[in-house]
Amino acid sequence: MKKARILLIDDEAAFCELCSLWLTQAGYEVVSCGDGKQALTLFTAQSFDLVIHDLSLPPSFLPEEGLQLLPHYGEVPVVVITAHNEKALALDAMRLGAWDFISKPIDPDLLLIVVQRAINKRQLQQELNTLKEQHPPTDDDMGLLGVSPSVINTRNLIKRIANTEVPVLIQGPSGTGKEIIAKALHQHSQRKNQAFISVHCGAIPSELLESELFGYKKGAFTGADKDRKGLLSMADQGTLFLDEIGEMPPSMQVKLLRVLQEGCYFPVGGREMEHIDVRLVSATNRDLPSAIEQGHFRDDLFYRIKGVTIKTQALVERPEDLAILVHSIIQKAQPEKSTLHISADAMAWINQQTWPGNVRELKNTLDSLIALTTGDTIGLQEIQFLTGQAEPSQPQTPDTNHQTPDTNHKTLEAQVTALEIRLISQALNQHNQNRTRAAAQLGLSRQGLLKKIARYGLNSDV
Ligand SMILES: Nc1ncnc2c1ncn2[C@@H]1O[C@H](COP(=O)(O)OP(=O)(O)OP(=O)(O)O)[C@@H](O)[C@H]1O
Repeated sequence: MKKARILLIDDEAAFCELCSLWLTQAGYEVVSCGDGKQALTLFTAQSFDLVIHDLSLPPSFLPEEGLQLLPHYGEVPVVVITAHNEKALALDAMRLGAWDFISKPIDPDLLLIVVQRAINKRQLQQELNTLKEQHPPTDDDMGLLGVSPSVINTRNLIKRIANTEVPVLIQGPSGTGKEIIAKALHQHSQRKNQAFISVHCGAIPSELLESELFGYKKGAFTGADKDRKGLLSMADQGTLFLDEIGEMPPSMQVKLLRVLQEGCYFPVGGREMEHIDVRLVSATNRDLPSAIEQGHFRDDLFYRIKGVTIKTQALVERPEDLAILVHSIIQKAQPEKSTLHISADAMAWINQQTWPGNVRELKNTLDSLIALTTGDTIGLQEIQFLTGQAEPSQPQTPDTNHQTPDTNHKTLEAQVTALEIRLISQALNQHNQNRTRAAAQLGLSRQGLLKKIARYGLNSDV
């Protein structure tokens, strides 16, 4: 692997020599110089991964002049060297974009930790820039982010079939973007200016599903005091998205099949047939052929809805998508705080998880971490708060952030809040985001849990 290159700027030749020796022994390539002008010439002519900068440089030796050099280093992280009592100067440097500071006399072990963290940050930034160059955020992403072959193929397939009338069945684990795919199919079709109606077949009680879908006429049943349009009628000319179709009760499956075959239906209690023209997109996380074998799903309905099948993959099978998803989720959560970022060791922790709840779980976890982050960096400390683990199973590199949470300086209320967020997130993750089961585990009513989720911003949609 290419050695990381460091530009070391300090007017004390003996210090430069010693520091260069420590860094070279640790495997870095070091170029040193003694004044700001020469530093900028070297920086422009060569490429560096890190700048270590003394701010009191000849000819003026005024640190204020050294500060003015900082913006010239662009995205390359700068570690500022300060004297023992120059706290204000260090803070000014950080405000101007310096990544970190270290005070003289310098402890070589601390120096190596600070340097390693800065280089990690640089490498992450470079990886992200490459990803952005290879996959610039365009409409082509369709909101379905990712660089894995599975996501790229899905985007290509959407483009090919969106403008046809072929039914689409999206099959894959929960939280892998099935609804995004359905919306993208609609958005890229000629029906895009008409309605996109989403029906969550598992969430509507079976006795209500028929009237919800077909609508009803006044007097059809007790409480039907006026005509009401159904979801099918609302979807006319547009796209009908039947989410969790595997959960549709068998009696309803027969009725739906008839509508799909004949293109018409009777509203509940109605005598006049209504015609519809919809593009059908269905989704399920069940294996429908097995459900057919077990007698839970009709094979004739399956053949009618399956058309083209799009399969989504669990996040654990496409770890190359994590970086871009994490970046996008952080950006969307804090658009006004563009400096918020994730530390290299926190990213390494994210890479180590299996994410059974897929992108939804990743998003919920990041939202909680963002809520717990007080500075600009989501780090191991926030993860420790969230997971309750004394030491998240990282880092491979030393990290100065990796400390026990400073509970002594937090109010009791803040600590209780952090604990609640952690326990709720754990329960939701454990139950695949099923709130009823998570509430039962926590000894809360579902309503009580929903209130807490809303209060702490632990919502499940990106
Ligand atoms: N590839 C992706 N790019 C960006 N966001 C994604 C991606 N995949 C999923 N998400 C986000 O994850 C969350 C869950 O996605 P979605 O609801 O589409 O999943 P699903 O597969 O339909 O889940 P379920 O089966 O539980 O309904 C949403 O907030 C969505 O925006």
